[in-house]
Amino acid sequence: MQPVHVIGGGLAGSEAAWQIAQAGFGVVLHEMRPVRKTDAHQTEGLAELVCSNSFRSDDSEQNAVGLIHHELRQLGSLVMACADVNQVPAGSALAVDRDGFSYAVTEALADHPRITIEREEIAGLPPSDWQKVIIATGPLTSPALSEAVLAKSGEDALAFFDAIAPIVHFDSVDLDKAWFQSRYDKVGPGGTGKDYLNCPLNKDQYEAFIDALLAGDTADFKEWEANTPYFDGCLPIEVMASRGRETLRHGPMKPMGLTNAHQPDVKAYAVVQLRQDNALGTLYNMVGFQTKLKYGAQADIFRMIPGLENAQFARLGGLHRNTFLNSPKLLDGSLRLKADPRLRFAGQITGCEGYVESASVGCLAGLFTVMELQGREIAPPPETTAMGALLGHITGGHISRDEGAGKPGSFQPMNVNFGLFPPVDAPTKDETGKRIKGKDKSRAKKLAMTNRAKADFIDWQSKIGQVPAAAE
Ligand SMILES: Cc1cc2nc3c(=O)[nH]c(=O)nc-3n(C[C@H](O)[C@H](O)[C@H](O)COP(=O)(O)OP(=O)(O)OC[C@H]3O[C@@H](n4cnc5c(N)ncnc54)[C@H](O)[C@@H]3O)c2cc1C
Repeated sequence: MQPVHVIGGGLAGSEAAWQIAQAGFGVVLHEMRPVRKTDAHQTEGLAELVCSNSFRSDDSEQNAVGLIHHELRQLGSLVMACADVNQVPAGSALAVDRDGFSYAVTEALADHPRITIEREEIAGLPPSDWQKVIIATGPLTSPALSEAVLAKSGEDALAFFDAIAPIVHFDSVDLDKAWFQSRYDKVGPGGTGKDYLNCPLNKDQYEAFIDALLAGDTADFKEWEANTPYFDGCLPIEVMASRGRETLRHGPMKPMGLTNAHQPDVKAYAVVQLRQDNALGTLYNMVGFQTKLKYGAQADIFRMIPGLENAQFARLGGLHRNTFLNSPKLLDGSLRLKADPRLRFAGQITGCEGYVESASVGCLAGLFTVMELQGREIAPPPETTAMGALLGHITGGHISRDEGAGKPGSFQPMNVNFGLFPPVDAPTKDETGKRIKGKDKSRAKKLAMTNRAKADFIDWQSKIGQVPAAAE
């Protein structure tokens, strides 16, 4: 039997190769470093962490990232096994010694009897006689490959200077202040006339907001990022504000065509609009609010906006170069390119974001390939699990770039978060019959979600006959 070709030995490619080899199939892993570098990687190690050394929260009861750690461990993940043995103290987070981690992954793959590692760039579409291919080349995919994939997919663009606007959990928006309305009540194609959430600011609030934006700390750009021009229409809001105090009021914060449903007689001086970001309607993005403010500054400044005082952010804004597919449109439910199903994609190039999310999508791509090789039906994990919710977001749950008020670029890489999960019935009273309120209510809801996820994950594992394999 032909080996599976995995292109890219990062977080996703390493995990995919491991899962396939552990299931008894041969793999050739093609990694271009050190022959060719990316703008961010520093070493030739596999699964190199390009920035922080944190895998974020390891709490599988109250945190969606912790839950995905748990699910990966259940599947015998190499990435998690190497993270666990290279852990460094970081409170409730799982942080690792980055060199030790990368060395452990590299060694495990290099020593595996069914894995061959080729150090070479795949500088175009994989040869046509490679029957099973996983492309896991990440946000910094080499231009020759991304251009070939672009041509095959029929899209206009694949590499973006990623302008990410913050995304807010819908249930943290104060609907006594915000209201639903599309500008000029336009129904538009596929709309209702009430498609946006609107947050009003009076003159004093607007002036205070601009002062805070101008004083806010911005993230340091890497040299290679500083030389990359912004896309048209993707200027960070603090850059717009620095061009004139009124610029935002005539741009993303313009109040025209909107009437405050709570105070119809009071005309807002400026309005922040939020647009639905996922099919479930649990997440909303702040329209036109791409920013390079530091994360702490963003949360403080955006909570000055009436209606967002208690906003919980599913992700904060940011800007960096990024290569990713318009996956909801281009990929099928098992991550295959519809235009060429022998190509499966994994990792951040599919539109997930983060080390563990990339490893998870790599793990799924590996397992789906194994199911295919075994001649079995492909069974994705249920959407109530962290991996299933993330997969659902990438392959269909998210509004694709071509939908959503016709705004290109609406599909953006996303960390796993509870907003991607279907709602759950959480207990409303404690054991004594007392009503659960405030933080306890939120904790009860998260616990109900993670308990449901864990039970459904076990069912899925037994359905696919997957016995957790120990990663040495
Ligand atoms: C600058 C930057 C900082 C980031 N910081 C963080 C962070 O702090 N925390 C976090 O959780 N996430 C971070 N991310 C996001 C993301 O989770 C990581 O980039 C993650 O490593 C993605 O995993 P991946 O496997 O998809 O890609 P990668 O880990 O980047 O792996 C892709 C691999 O493919 C190789 N490759 C590329 N093109 C080819 C080719 N044509 N042929 C052969 N090999 C090729 C590359 O050399 C690389 O080894 C960051 C991303 C960037 C760009």
